[in-house]
Amino acid sequence: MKDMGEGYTTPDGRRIGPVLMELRNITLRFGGVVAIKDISFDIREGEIRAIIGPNGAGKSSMLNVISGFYVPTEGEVWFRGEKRGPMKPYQVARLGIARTFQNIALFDGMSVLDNIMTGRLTLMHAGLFSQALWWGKAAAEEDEHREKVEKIIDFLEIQNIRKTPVGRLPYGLKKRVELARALAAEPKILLLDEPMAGMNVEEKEDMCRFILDVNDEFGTTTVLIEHDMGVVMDLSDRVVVMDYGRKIGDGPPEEVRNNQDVIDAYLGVAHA
Ligand SMILES: Nc1ncnc2c1ncn2[C@@H]1O[C@H](COP(=O)(O)OP(=O)(O)OP(=O)(O)O)[C@@H](O)[C@H]1O
Repeated sequence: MKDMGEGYTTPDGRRIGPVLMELRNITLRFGGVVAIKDISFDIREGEIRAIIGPNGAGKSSMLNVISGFYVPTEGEVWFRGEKRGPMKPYQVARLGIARTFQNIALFDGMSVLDNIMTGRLTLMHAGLFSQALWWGKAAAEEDEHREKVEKIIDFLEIQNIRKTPVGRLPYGLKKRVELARALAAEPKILLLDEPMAGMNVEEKEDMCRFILDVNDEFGTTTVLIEHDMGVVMDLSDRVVVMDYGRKIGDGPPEEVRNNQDVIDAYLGVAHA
């Protein structure tokens, strides 16, 4: 693929910037299982990057490497021009990488608003002790957090359910609340693990629109795993295709769609 240097403008007028994260020769082993085998690719600022592949291909493992949750067995991760070393959980949390999960991970008994507020925890400066001493300052900070959260609530059109306990919501709305919580962290990279899984057609269309709108409005760099090929083709700027832990394709959707290795992997053709 041709070098895109400092970035480029997409046919629909969105600006894609320089490389934000680079994964170099990543291998990840779990005992004898090789989940990722010598994979390299990059993620550019502002782009929607999909990772696709059959079951067990290593997609979730790759998402966990990107988030910093897994340290690769071999290879290097470069983020914003710096090589990333092993990190403590709090350092991972402060990297500016937020995610949603394959199985929704929200607090069912808490309201939509409070769930979304938890997304800002790593951005909150006033701890309990300082709150006791500087309650005025802490209150001002809380107002600021609420304002940001309210903006996201408006943007994702969930004003009417902001006080509702999450446990009472239908599936599609829960997924939208999960997206809202991830956005509340103002992430540098947003990771979405199968954001449309289990949704009906209408819910999928809504989610697609929100992911695109979020990217447009906030310029959020987004990496997503998705099984629905139609969704991937509609949403992504570039696609990495994995199979048996290897990378078998990487490029714009129309390019990978015509890649014979990718077609074979999806049709289940045996490997030599
Ligand atoms: N924590 C783990 N311990 C041991 N093996 C693991 C672990 N996580 C993943 N694996 C193995 O690594 C391989 C890749 O799994 P991974 O979940 O990353 O694939 P995937 O493409 O996300 O699959 P799916 O589409 O089914 O979610 C599989 O063989 C899996 O069994």
